[in-house]
Amino acid sequence: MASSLSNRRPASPSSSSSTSSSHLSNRLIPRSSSTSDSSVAPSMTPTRTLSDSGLIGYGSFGTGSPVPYPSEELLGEETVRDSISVTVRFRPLSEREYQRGDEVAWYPDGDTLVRHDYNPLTAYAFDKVFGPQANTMDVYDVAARPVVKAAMEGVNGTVFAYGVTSSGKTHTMHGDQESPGIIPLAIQDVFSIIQNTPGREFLLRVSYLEIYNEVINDLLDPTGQNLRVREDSQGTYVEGIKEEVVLSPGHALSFIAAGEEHRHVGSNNFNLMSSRSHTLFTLMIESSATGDEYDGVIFSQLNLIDLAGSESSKTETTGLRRKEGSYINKSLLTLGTVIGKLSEGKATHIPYRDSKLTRLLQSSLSGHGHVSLICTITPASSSNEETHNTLKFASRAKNIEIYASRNQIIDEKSLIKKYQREISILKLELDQLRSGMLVGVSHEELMSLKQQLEEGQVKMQTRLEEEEEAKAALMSRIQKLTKLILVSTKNCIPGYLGDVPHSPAQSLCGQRCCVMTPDEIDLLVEQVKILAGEIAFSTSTLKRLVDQSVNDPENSQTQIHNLENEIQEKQRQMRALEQLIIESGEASIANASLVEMQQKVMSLMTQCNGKTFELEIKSADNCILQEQLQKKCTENKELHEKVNLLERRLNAVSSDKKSSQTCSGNAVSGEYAEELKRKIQSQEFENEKLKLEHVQIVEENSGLRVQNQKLAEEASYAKEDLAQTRNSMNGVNNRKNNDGPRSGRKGRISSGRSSGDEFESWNLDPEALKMELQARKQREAALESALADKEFIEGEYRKKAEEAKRREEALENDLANMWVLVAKLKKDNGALSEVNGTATGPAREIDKNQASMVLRERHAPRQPEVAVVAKIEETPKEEPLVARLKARMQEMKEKEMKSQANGDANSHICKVCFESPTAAILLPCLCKSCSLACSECPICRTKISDRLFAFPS
Ligand SMILES: Nc1ncnc2c1ncn2[C@@H]1O[C@H](COP(=O)(O)OP(=O)(O)OP(=O)(O)O)[C@@H](O)[C@H]1O
Repeated sequence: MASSLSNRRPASPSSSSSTSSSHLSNRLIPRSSSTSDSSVAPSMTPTRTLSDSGLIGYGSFGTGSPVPYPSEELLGEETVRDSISVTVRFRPLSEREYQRGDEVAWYPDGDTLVRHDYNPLTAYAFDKVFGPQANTMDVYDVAARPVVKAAMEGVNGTVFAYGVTSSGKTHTMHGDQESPGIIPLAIQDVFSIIQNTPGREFLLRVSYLEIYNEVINDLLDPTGQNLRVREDSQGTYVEGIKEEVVLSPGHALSFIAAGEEHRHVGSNNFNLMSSRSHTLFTLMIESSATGDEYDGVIFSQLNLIDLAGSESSKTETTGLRRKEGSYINKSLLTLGTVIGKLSEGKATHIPYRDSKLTRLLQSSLSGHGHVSLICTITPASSSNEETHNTLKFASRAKNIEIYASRNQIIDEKSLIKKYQREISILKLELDQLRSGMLVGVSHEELMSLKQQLEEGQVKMQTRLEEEEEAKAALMSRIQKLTKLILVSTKNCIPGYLGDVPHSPAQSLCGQRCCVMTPDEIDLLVEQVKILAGEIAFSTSTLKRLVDQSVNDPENSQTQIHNLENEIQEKQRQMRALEQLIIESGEASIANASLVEMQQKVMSLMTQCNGKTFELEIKSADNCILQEQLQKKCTENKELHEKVNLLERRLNAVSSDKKSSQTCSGNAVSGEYAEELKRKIQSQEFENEKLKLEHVQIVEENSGLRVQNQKLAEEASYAKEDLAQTRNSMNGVNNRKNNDGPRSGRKGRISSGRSSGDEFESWNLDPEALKMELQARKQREAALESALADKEFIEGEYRKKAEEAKRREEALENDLANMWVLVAKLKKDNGALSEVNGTATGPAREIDKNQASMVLRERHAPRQPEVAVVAKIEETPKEEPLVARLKARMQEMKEKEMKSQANGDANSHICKVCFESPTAAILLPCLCKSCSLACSECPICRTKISDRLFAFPS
């Protein structure tokens, strides 16, 4: 199955220079051996070896040599079996990381190893590791050039940069004016390969898209939003994506520049210009041998991908940025899972459909073309963990095998073929038209026609014009189509911009200007257009540099200067070419026949229309610029007014000062003025400082607020975790308790099994297991400390409960004593009644008092009892207690009466538990023969001694 990203198939015959993909029939003959189910990984044999030191090693660079062209081996059934090429690129520590006190945590150890600085046993081996000093050209030579070369020979290729945010992906893929990235270098390379491949024709198309928040947007066509991924027998493709035919490196770069304008970027605390979307730049290459060598058309795709960076919890984001970050992380996680599954080499289900990114990369990742992964990393210790994860991802990717093979179109319906056919038909028509004109019209007739024309016979004039128009239209169509097909211009006419003459007087062929053919002139016009595109691209870069120059004025100044020079040079070349065109036009006019002149006029008219259009656009731009200028002027004026006002104030202050100094003399006045000036300046300085401080405080404040919010969130997560773990622990404990001594073992076994399941779900990656184990240990420690806290609190509560129990006991004791007293009182009262008959009113009162007195005397040493009695007498608070006692007494009395009725004499009750309903049992006796009743209370097992009291019978 052939690989594809956007529209992986050759363009439709109906496509023009700017095309949109549609659902096409299968025109590719895939040479690769592929699985029928695209979501099933091909069986592979991982080549990874793990040494004792934990070093993961691989064989030599696995991209393999580029497929030779023409290669019998490839055009046959054979495919090249290889693995993904993995390159690591370190970036230097950034200024920010230095200031934060970051240290180097990972470093390149030689050409192929990345080693951990804190734990030197941890190291990873890759095809190639580039240190911070390496430039992008070095990276290109190793990681991309072979893929580009193979793509030009018909083998699909994908190069992508992966890494955490701010690790240098965009720097590597796009680069800047000083150091162009992989994409511009690949484009240059593609055109130089075309130059160096005589005998082949190429047709190049580009598309550029982004995946933003899981939505595919066309960066070349702002109206192409939320495009859909489709699948057909050839794989996945993006429906309706715009494709542009490109004619030169500048032309292609101008599309990228235009696309970049629409790409989503934003700032986070790691990167001011962080990519918020994944971008896929695709170059579709069609080529065929010319003339008799024709052997069919080969089609291939080159995908150059700049992924958005994964964001850790350290990336401070809010609102939209957080949402973007979670989409980015999710898709990268899916990419990691897909890579992980593919690297296992088992024929399992691969979740390509879980994200748009993996869906689009499906064909590439499933091994039908060269894949080169460039992992960008920062050595900083603060990104230690993230870097480690990137390295693990890269290691896994290294295990994926690929089966690169050349695609070939045999039904000859490719766009290039279609153009070629159209050209020959049109040429034929043109010939017929020419011969018709010459054969069908005799000289006399022509003369008479001319005469008639001169006499103003409109009819003939119209016919002639129509004929000419048709011819011109055919000519221009042929030229247009010819121009779209790129051929090596070596040893032909100088077709590339490097050959542009340095003075208008110098012709393309290095001589004084001579008459050029219309094709040559058209080529020049095309070059002028390309130069215009490049100038536009450079101007937009210049604009961006000017914006950035605020942060890095020194560096930017040189870049700006270079860019300005470049733009000037290109403008000069453009003028030279225009001059050449004009001169050639003039020369040709001098030699031209009437027909040719008319042709010339027509083409000039067309050019004129084009120019008029350009002029209109430029004047519209001009209007906008003028408006902006006007606005700036107004602002400037306002600023001037402010300056004047301030100056006036300053003068006023100086004159004040002068007048006050008249007394102390002129010399002093000068000093005073200076002093005042200094004061004003220092005041202004102070003001500025304060303003800056204010801004900083506001920023810090908002930062703290964000951190606060995050901490709160983390706390809530931690609480949830703790609750879950507690629940699970409770579950385990319950099981232990329920199952008895054996259940503990069972519990452990079952928990071991469940974690084993989890291990299985991590694909038994020892590193991942170790990490997870560590995380679990940390969680356990946190839980243990939480448990200790809880135990401490429980201890406190227990103490309090014991205290309360003691107090309760004391109270009960007191209550029991009360009972004794009450019984005593009752007894005394009974005795008195016997002596005095029925005492009533005051007599009872006296009795009570006497009873109290007796009690006090009898229980003098037992202070608490006295205190309780006193309390009962004095405090109304104790009334409920008294009421309770009374009620209890009543109850006892009834029971006593009952027991007496049953013949039970000498009933007793336990003093400790007499209040409980069960304690209401009257103990049968106090005799020595009954061991139980005589020794302890059957309910609370309290010793009898003084805790039992008897009810008087
Ligand atoms: N190899 C390098 N040498 C020097 N500077 C670098 C290098 N790589 C990256 N940088 C600088 O680091 C900063 C961040 O780089 P870049 O924007 O490329 O990161 P990124 O990985 O694309 O981030 P994001 O994922 O957030 O888009 C830029 O200022 C860039 O110039």
